[in-house]
Amino acid sequence: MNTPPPKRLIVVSNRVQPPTGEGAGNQGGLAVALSAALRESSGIWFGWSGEETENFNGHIDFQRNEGVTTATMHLEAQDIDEYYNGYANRTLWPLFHDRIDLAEFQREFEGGYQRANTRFAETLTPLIHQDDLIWVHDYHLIPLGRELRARGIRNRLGFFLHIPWPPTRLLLSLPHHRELVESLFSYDVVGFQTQDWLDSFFHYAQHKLGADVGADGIVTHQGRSLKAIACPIGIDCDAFTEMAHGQEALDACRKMEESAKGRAMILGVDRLDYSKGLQDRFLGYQRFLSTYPEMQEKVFLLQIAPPTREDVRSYQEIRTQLDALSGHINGEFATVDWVPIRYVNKGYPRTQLAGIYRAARIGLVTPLRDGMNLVAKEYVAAQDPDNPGVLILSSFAGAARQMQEALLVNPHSAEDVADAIARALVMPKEERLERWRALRDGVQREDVTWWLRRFVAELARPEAEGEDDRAEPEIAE
Ligand SMILES: O=P(O)(O)OC[C@H]1O[C@H](O[C@H]2O[C@H](CO)[C@@H](O)[C@H](O)[C@H]2O)[C@H](O)[C@@H](O)[C@@H]1O
Ligand SMILES: O=c1ccn([C@@H]2O[C@H](COP(=O)(O)OP(=O)(O)O)[C@@H](O)[C@H]2O)c(=O)[nH]1
Repeated sequence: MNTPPPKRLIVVSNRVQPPTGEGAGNQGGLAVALSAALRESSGIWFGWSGEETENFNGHIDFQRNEGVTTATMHLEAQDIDEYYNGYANRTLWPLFHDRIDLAEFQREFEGGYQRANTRFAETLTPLIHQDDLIWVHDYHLIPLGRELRARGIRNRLGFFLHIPWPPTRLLLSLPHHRELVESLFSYDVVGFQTQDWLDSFFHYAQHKLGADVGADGIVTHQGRSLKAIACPIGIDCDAFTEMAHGQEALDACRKMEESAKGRAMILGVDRLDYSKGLQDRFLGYQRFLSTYPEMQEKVFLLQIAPPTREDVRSYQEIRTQLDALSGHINGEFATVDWVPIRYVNKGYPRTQLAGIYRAARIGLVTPLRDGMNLVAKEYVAAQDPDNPGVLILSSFAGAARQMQEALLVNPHSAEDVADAIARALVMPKEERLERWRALRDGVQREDVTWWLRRFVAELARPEAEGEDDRAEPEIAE
């Protein structure tokens, strides 16, 4: 019997990261995995170009790179301001990351969010073929499914949320929260990073919408059903480990080791985002230096923190605060030949990051709230199997559920972070090896392809008995 060809996959996200032609190191693991799936199914990756246009006219720029077709459109300055900087990053992002103090509720943001989602739908609709599977990503595009349905799209629609889903009591502070959540019912499959966030969604659905929540994750509301799943994203572990052995990584590792001059490196790698807990991390490190004075001059913290979302005030403020705090700690503890914190506001290609991870004795990953945190997984994948470092991980990162063998900490507690650093520095090799092997096995097993296949298999499942007997799509190895 002939196997039917895989269904075409259309991936939709705010940002589109096509293959660059400069090697996988310059692409995230998500982009690599999605590119493979898109190549296999002759699919399309659709989204915003990141560019501004004076008048939105629905023009699509098609590009084909390394077998992957991307379709992007420009947005108007007002859309970027109200949709991306506004509703996405000044309303939903802080609220979903437990920072209601930073969340701004403005009508123009809601309007811009709706307008941009309508523009996504209008532009995408003509590209959709009858049998395509459509997979929408992240909080920027929650209403897109409803907009597509309103334009007659009957295809299977999936949605994956990369960030946490908030507890019901927090979500209630969002104006029109009910409308936003109800719009999820236009999708057939809705994925969350962890069981906790899936449970929070069930709680809202049951208690605020009066929806029926089945044991199988099928949630039914006003005659529409969706399947909700927990499906944690992974990294391309094998490729990342291989990259850590590449020339660029080895050079970066050697350079770091030389500059460390025998001191143990503690490493943080995060976008300069308040959700990443950098202030508390610096305070935890300061506490470590004062509680364990014998460790001063034997360690240093390298914090790589590329700026992000710079048009948003809270991001400008966190930058100013961190400049001051790192300066203060360095002023307090530095000696003529030792700087306790090396704080770097620029990004590095992953080809080099892999080597920097490998040179670090401790991976310090302490977000206050994080959808997953791929850095934690990359740190593990990059370690020297004969002499691995120790991962210190916030219990509030999505990754913590799968990475129980890390030293789990409460990132709000300076004592907890300080003690974990001290413990990691003296951890016997046997214990380091045991923890690392367990972590590496998990990161390798539940990798990005595992995540992608699980979600797409769910999406491709025939809707109801008696409906067409669609085969599950084949996703590239
Ligand atoms: O596109 P930006 O505004 O520059 O932000 C970058 C991405 O940040 C967020 O990442 C999330 O997804 C990761 C992968 O699932 C996850 O590990 C992390 O915890 C999340 O914060 C955002 O959700 C993405 O849409 C952005 O592209
Ligand atoms: O200088 C940098 C800092 C980070 N990253 C990458 O950015 C991603 C960050 O993902 P994560 O899930 O940790 O956090 P997010 O930024 O998506 O919230 C990881 O793949 C990092 O390797 C990078 O390429 N260069």
